[in-house]
Amino acid sequence: MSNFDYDLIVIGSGPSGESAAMNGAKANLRVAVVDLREEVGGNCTHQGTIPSKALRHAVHQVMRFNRNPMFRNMAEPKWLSYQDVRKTAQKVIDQQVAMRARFYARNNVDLKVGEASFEDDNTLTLVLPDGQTEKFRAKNFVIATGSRPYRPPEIDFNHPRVFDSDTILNFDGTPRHIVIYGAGVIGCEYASIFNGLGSKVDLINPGERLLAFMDDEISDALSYHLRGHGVMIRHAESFKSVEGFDDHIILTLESGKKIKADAFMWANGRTGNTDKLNLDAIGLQADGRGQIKVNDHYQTSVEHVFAAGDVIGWPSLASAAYDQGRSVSGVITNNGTYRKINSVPTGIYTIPEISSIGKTERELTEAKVPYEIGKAYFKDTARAQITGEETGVLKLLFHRETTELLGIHCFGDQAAEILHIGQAIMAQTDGGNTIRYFLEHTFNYPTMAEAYRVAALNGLNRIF
Ligand SMILES: Cc1cc2nc3c(=O)[nH]c(=O)nc-3n(C[C@H](O)[C@H](O)[C@H](O)COP(=O)(O)OP(=O)(O)OC[C@H]3O[C@@H](n4cnc5c(N)ncnc54)[C@H](O)[C@@H]3O)c2cc1C
Ligand SMILES: NC(=O)c1ccc[n+]([C@@H]2O[C@H](COP(=O)([O-])OP(=O)(O)OC[C@H]3O[C@@H](n4cnc5c(N)ncnc54)[C@H](O)[C@@H]3O)[C@@H](O)[C@H]2O)c1
Repeated sequence: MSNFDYDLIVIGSGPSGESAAMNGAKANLRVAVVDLREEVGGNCTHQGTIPSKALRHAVHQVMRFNRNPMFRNMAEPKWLSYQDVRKTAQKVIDQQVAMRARFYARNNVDLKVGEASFEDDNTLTLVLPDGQTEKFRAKNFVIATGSRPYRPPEIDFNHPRVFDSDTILNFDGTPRHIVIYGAGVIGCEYASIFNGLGSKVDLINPGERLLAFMDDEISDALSYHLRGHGVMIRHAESFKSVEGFDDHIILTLESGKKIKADAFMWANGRTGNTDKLNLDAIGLQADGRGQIKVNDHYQTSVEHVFAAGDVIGWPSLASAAYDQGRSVSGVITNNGTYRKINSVPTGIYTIPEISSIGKTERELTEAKVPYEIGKAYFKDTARAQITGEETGVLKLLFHRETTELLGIHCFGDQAAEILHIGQAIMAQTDGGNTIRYFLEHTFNYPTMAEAYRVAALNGLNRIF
């Protein structure tokens, strides 16, 4: 050991890096985490999950206030500027950074700031903020460098009205009209945020439907509600060019359409952060999207170099990154904490929210699985009537012979939380995973969990 400074160096302090480091430290490894940023938390905390969810929450609160008849009788509608909501996001970021920095200190994990690259199999060079370099030797490495927005070379991202999901956080006005190209998760979430702020939003989708990986009915519901709130969605359109002017931008689509707006946001794809790592020095190569291939144990083709999080591709979620990071050091320390991650829920924070796990109707039909559907509309539950959050549906897909739960799809307020009740049942073995659970156990009332009982009854009534 003596010729190594550390047992483990983790490159990147996002969710996967943090949990790899913590789990390693708990197993008594000497661990260091390096990051380009002076503050820990990764892109997740500074540019991705946390700021977008905090923005979305602030906007959602204003929307609720403005449509609540009780407040409407007392006060004028209120509007927040984008700067106001950004301030609330910054507060959450600061809290997260402080909390995460304490974790590292308490667990004796060394934090180093600088850009990391490999010099040889066991040596990492750090270029420090002042330009000096330092070298550290370690027995094992975890590449947890995450991802960044993919930037097509033909778009001038230096133009002050042209943004991606990182730079949109620096926007210092509230756009009257924004056009978002890319209707994946990021595009749809930011369409909801700007729509909620009162901006006119054009959402340009290169695909045929929004979030095509979701259950069709849920994707349709999202389109319907975004349109209902005034978002202009255009499907099956391809980007041709965007021109930036002093006071507007013009987006031209391959179909010949032109859209003039105050701002343009590119939200189409991400690239793994591998280009600065000098992977050649250790005989590793990233693919065309900057991603690194790993085996089931998060091991690259170099035995002592592991990778986790966005840099390995699917599912590219903070939720999974935490589990992947813990699993990586579970492999390194062999301390029983390795887990193969194969089922991940989707939580999409549009307004309204979407969440799902398991199979979609289309997948079950293609696989010729005899399934049935049980549904509960939020408007029919007492809790939703009380809260006023009546838009939404919980949809259970289950095997019509065994009543085994095969898929859960939820659209509406708190969908990402509601889903976890069904997820827990779905994970049961030895016959425990059936929708009968929802009829054989009493749930608090009134709660949104009641929707499971209503949906189970609705589904079982279809079976003859
Ligand atoms: C707008 C947006 C919203 C999102 N919302 C959600 C959500 O609601 N739920 C969810 O689960 N996921 C969400 N995600 C995805 C989530 O943020 C990512 O999956 C997660 O951040 C990946 O974590 P990671 O550990 O791979 O590293 P990251 O969080 O990407 O962090 C990597 C770190 O590595 C550092 N680094 C990179 N290269 C080097 C180098 N050479 N040397 C030193 N340091 C380096 C970077 O500075 C960075 O701090 C969202 C993403 C975006 C962009
Ligand atoms: N609530 C959430 O869970 C949440 C929210 C926002 C983002 N995210 C994560 O961020 C990821 C990115 O979202 P998105 O909406 O930007 O895009 P996306 O992953 O939905 O992809 C959009 C399109 O870009 C293409 N693409 C992806 N990477 C590319 C690259 N490097 N070069 C060229 N084309 C590329 C894809 O094939 C796809 O057609 C999501 O996959 C998701 O994992 C999650």
